[in-house]
Amino acid sequence: MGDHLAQSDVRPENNGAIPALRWEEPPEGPVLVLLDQTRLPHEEVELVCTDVQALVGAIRSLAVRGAPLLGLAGAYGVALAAARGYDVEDAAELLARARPTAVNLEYGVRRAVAAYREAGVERGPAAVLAEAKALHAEDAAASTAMAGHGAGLLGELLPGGGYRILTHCNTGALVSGGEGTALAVVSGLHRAGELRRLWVDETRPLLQGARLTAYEAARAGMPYTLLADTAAGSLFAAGEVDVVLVGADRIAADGATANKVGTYPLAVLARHHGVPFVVVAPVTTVDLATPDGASIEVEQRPGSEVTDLAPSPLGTQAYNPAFDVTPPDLITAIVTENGVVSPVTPEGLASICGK
Ligand SMILES: CSC[C@H]1O[C@H](OP(=O)(O)O)[C@H](O)[C@@H]1O
Repeated sequence: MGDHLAQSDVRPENNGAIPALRWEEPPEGPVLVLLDQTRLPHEEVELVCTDVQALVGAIRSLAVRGAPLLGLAGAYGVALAAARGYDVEDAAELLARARPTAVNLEYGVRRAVAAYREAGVERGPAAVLAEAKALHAEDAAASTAMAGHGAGLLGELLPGGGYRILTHCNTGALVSGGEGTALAVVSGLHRAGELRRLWVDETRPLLQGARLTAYEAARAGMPYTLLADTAAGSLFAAGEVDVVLVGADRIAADGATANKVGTYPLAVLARHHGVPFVVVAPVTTVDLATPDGASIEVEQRPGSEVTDLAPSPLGTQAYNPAFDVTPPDLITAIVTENGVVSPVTPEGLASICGK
């Protein structure tokens, strides 16, 4: 990743709360500034992307990650290409293909390119930047709305508050223009004094839970406990989990949901133990053009992400899917900014998407 960015592009640590992504227009030309999530939680380092290749590298290395944020990165990436006079269509192609599973990435790129084409070459750069900023604002508003709908759903499912919530991967402000998706619900409940415990799956192999959710939970002062992914089963068995809240990268038309690998086993455990399993995602994550879970392309990542973590003997082969797919019958509800789908049906999903 470093070879994409000159050292001058890597800013020193910053003590303030820094957004996951922001657009800046210094005298030398517009840039996209990313909080490098591969360096968290111990280093807050910003990457300054001056071209699309650097941004694609940041997406592939997960320096910038998380479905809604990938949508913003895609849209701002097109704006960066337009502002710097690169070929916008080529840039869009590169960005949309950077990671295959999160539908938000191609959605953000497509929306930005459409704005550029409609405005024409002269007004294109300004129009595409305006569209990226509009998507940014929409995502922030979606986070707030999902937090409200999620709190309402839990109030119906589990009256009385004091929730013990298990979550997987990272779904907070680091994946969003706002407070995130599932973790936005948790943050709202915490502020309302209704969060008794947040169980945080470490989420191997890239440890988004141990590194990123723990980082966000600690900054928010939440009562959180980290656990090995394989320890979740014994928590359910001990009756320590009231509800599972997770995010999503792509929700198919039948409600099958792709999310970080390790999500599907949680859904099975939740069903076995009679615990609600809730997906929280904006409608930009729903892909009605993908009919079912079998049609979702699951990103296969380098085996080295697993073997280097171990460390395993040289030459060890590893199976490393970045996501798995949970069937709709194991999902209690899908919470979006437009409301809640429960039970999860094709009709309910189409309706919540306004189709
Ligand atoms: C709600 S977006 C967060 C979503 O994205 C994560 O994947 P990755 O860290 O590989 O970008 C994970 O699936 C989260 O649920």
